[in-house]
Amino acid sequence: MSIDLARINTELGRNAEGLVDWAIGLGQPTIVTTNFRPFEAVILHMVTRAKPDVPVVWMDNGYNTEATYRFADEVTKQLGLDLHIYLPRRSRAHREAVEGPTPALDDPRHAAFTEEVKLEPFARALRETAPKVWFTALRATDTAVRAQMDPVSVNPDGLIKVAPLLHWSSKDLYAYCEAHGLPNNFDYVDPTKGEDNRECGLHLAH
Ligand SMILES: Nc1ncnc2c1ncn2[C@@H]1O[C@H](COP(=O)(O)OS(=O)(=O)O)[C@@H](OP(=O)(O)O)[C@H]1O
Repeated sequence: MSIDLARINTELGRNAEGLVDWAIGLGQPTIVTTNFRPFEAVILHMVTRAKPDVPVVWMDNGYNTEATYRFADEVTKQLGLDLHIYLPRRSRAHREAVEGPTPALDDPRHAAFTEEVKLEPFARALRETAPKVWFTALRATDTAVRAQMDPVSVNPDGLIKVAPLLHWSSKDLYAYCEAHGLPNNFDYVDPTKGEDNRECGLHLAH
């Protein structure tokens, strides 16, 4: 499929709902990924509004806060999500019994940890769901890499990546949650990131 990226990004790059409708209108196999971080209900609401049965992919690394697990259940129920949960091949208990607690960022074992709890499960999710369109809630303010992104891009495998909320602020996201009666959760941690504004590799690899 040939897409005029420059035109789409110019015409719809700042129109989140318009971009979602355009991407769904392509009629291709589509997924949305979520980690249930703050404001995730926005992308999930916006995409399921256009395509209620879209597969929602979550790699549950096993290290989420109790609040995040409760938030995941609440949003899934409220929006009737078709949630596909991908777990690492080893449980957290198994890993910690033989390797100890989460390795720090400067620990040489940290890369293998990220591969095990996030990247391998995502590669498996991509193989099993075989999408042509991938929605995320990436935001330009997340990292320097994302600040340079376009809302629509095509990766080397031909996967169309759509980030409708790229240019949204927290204030915009908050207002959307209020307008649509959506829950939120700020008690979120990602064990593959020691700090904010770090890329863990998922979006660099895909
Ligand atoms: N665990 C897990 N499960 C499913 N999807 C995930 C996961 N981690 C990252 N992502 C997807 O990547 C988007 C950016 O998340 P992060 O900045 O937290 O992480 S990452 O550095 O990209 O891995 C993230 O953005 P959101 O759409 O805001 O959730 C997801 O689309």
